[in-house]
Amino acid sequence: MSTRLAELQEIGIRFGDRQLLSNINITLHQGEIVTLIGPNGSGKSTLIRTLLGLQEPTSGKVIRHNTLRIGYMPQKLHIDPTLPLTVKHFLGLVRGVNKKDIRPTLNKVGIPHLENSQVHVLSGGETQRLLLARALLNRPTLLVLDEPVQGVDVSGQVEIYNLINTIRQELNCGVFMISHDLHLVMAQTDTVVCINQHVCCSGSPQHVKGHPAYKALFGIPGADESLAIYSHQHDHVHDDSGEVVEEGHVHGPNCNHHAH
Ligand SMILES: Nc1ncnc2c1ncn2[C@@H]1O[C@H](COP(=O)(O)OP(=O)(O)OP(=O)(O)O)[C@@H](O)[C@H]1O
Repeated sequence: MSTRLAELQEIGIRFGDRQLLSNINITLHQGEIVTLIGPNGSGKSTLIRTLLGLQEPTSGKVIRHNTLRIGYMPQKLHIDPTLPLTVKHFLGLVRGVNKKDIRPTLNKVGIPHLENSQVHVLSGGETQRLLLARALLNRPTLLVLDEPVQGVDVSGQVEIYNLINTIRQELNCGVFMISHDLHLVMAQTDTVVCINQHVCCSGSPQHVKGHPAYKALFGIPGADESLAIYSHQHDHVHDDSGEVVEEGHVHGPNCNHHAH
């Protein structure tokens, strides 16, 4: 078994009266890609914020092993578009960065030619690569990626997932990422964790693909796999705010609350 980097143990998150997450158990290992999927508002970003130490869990704990060094890629680049800032200078702002690492890192993510470009003129795919480069400059043992292909067209998404996989192999780092596209992600992940308040199912893509909970959540009867799109047909009951109503959820063989 490879080195453990971090563990989310029985994490519960409550905001006011709303129980957003319950009993989430996920272990992140060196060299392993774990992909978090779930409907909008199910708490994926909140769970990542909890791992990063930005959100205090209401219950449970986060164990960060001393091997853990996180490189975090946020959903979006938050920079004033009127601010003149080149790619090189943007990456030079990373705390503790060795400036000599900037060019090889841009090479690694496939945008060495953009070193002197202004960050706000980059395309969606180029911006995601820049954010990935920034995360890599921390020399992470764990890359944490919040929707790494946002704003990227489908062929660009495949390229970025391939790139993440290549980086994982080169650095032997762990990867923990959120994705909305099950089909694209499944080819480039070791473990899928599907959450909707709790862990609905988790395991290898092959295991999850055949899991009744996965099929109930995302399966389209009769659809060819290549046409699989994000579809959420689940067995929970939600109130108007989208929150899972406990009484409406019948625990059954599809549940895997303690998985992974
Ligand atoms: N600090 C907070 N206080 C109250 N509610 C919050 C707080 N942070 C997040 N929420 C709520 O928790 C819910 C989950 O948000 P989160 O961003 O984690 O979901 P998500 O699964 O990442 O969604 P998406 O797929 O749309 O990005 C949202 O309804 C959000 O408004």
